[in-house]
Amino acid sequence: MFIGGTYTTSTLLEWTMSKLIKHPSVMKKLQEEARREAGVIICEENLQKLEYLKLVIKETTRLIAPASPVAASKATYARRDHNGLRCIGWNHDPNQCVGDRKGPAYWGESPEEFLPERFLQTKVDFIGQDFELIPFGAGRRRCPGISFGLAVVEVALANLVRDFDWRLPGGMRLEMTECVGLTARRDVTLLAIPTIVSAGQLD
Ligand code: HEM
Repeated sequence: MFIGGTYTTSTLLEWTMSKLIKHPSVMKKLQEEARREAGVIICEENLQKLEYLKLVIKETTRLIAPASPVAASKATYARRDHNGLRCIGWNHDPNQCVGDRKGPAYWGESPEEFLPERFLQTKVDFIGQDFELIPFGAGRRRCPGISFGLAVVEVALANLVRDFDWRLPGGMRLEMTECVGLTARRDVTLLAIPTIVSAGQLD
């Protein structure tokens, strides 16, 4: 459970930061929201106001699915144990067992694009009801740590984007290759330079 809870959350956070650095306009929009709404201490009440932050995290899980290897290994197990009940439609390919995350039938003409706003136009959620997006699995073996994991990522991300601007070290190109181990981690660890934002820039 400790491995399942720490590797998954850190993988999701690292990928979310990578996506944001790769997409400066999304980063800017998120920073504006965090600097306007997050307050001095990012508590539960202020987190509720960070709507764009939640869209950004959801969109990252659509494109990356940090725990797909976990789900894939369990899919095999569940298929054997429960006669395939939990895995209807999926197999234990890490790319498929967490939903049809890039299928144009669900995600329109630009399924590969990092576009958090797409979730403003759909009711699809990622908690296990909509099978096109199940980064936490689905059914009786679904991740029991969803709320905790998301809260950790939301608080950490809100702090990182509210208090710092981010850039890559001079001349570095941001690699976005996945490497499958316990989780779908980045092949190359994210290296980014923070510049602290002065108090005057925060609302
Ligand atoms: C954002 C981070 C997380 C993601 C993306 C994630 C994803 C997943 C996935 C895909 C599964 C397999 C579900 C299935 O086969 O249907 C799983 C299982 C599990 N997760 Fe998470 N998880 C996260 C955070 C956590 C945290 C924080 C904890 C605990 C504090 C946790 C505890 C577990 C446990 C115990 C299982 C096994 C459940 C079972 O076999 O019945 N996870 N997780």
